[in-house]
Amino acid sequence: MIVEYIRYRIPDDRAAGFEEAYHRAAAFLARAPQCVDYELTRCVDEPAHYILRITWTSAEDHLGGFRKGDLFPGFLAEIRPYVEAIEEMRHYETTAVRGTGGSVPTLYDWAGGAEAFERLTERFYQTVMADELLAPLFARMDPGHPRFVAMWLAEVFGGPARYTGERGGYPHMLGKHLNRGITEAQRRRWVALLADAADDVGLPDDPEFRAAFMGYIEWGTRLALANSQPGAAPVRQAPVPHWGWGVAPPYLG
Ligand code: HEM
Repeated sequence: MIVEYIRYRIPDDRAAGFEEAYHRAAAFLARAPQCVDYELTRCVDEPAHYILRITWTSAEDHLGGFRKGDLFPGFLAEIRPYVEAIEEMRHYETTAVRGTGGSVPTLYDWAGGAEAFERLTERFYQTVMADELLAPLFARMDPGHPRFVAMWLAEVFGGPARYTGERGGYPHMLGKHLNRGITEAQRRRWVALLADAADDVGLPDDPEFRAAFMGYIEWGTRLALANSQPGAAPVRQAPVPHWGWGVAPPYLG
């Protein structure tokens, strides 16, 4: 991905027309398969300054795909009157310095921290061991397993990276699923029992939290099933995934 920044200086009497032009031009960006997202911002301190940020799938896709494609003429026609007001138009590479601030709690904090995930997995594996479909899979389960899965979940949902630091991270988790031959019926039971355990131990039941939580569980169990099949060739090295709120942010009343 590459980020294009275009800086404009637009006098006050042209500002409304400029924003309207970009409203129309944005329809072409929205349809462009090379465009990831875009945002036009206006400077508060010096309102003549605008910055348009466009994230492209790559610089080549922007210059070779979009610029030479069917959508560009329509896009350019809308913004042509403002081209001479461009002060900078460049591609920037992202760096490793990025992240989210503290304004939105992590799912880990929202759930109640490490202790909440430990309660969850302790209860969950009690019901797993009493379940005729799942118990055989876990017959030789390590006694520490509920705690290890709690560490994994905590890290996924934005808690400390303990599974990575103390337990071998993603490759270790993957190794535990390989060749287990998990069936779809077992996967569904796993999901259902985890949802029940979440109720039993009183994890937050607001729609936003549960949607994000179960979204990860659906994703993760489908991967676990696929990776557990004989002959599967999953990615061997990866970081522990991070899961956030998705499209529905925390409900704050
Ligand atoms: C989101 C979904 C899942 C997550 C996050 C998850 C997480 C984990 C983790 C972290 C481990 C390794 C624990 C350790 O460090 O020792 C593990 C092992 C294991 N998982 Fe999963 N898992 C998921 C889905 C499933 C499903 C759907 C099944 C089967 C129905 C399953 C069966 C197992 C088994 C049998 C082990 C080995 C347990 C042992 O003998 O110690 N997992 N899982």
